[in-house]
Amino acid sequence: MLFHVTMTVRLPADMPPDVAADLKAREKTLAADLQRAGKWRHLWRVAGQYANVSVFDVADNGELHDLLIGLPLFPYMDIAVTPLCRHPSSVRDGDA
Ligand SMILES: O=C(O)CC1=CCC(=O)O1
Repeated sequence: MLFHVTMTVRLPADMPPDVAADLKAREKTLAADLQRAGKWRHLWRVAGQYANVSVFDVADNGELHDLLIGLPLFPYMDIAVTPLCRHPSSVRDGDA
């Protein structure tokens, strides 16, 4: 199943820089692993915002939930999830 996910990062202004840097580094490593595994299909920066638009390819809602709550930045993100399905006019094969 494909899900469109918007993540807006809101780090507390008083978070120590080393703590923020560690969170971001761990987020980057996990995001890379999930992209290589084919679970995190797209990862785009929203221009002008500390936010991303992503597409996840996971088995079901539960897998997406587990994946999202496992992200190091999860406690500091507003997340909006939109389930996707194939558009009847899409010329692409499958769910690519
Ligand atoms: O910077 C972000 O949008 C949050 C994030 C997701 C994956 C990553 O490396 O950072």
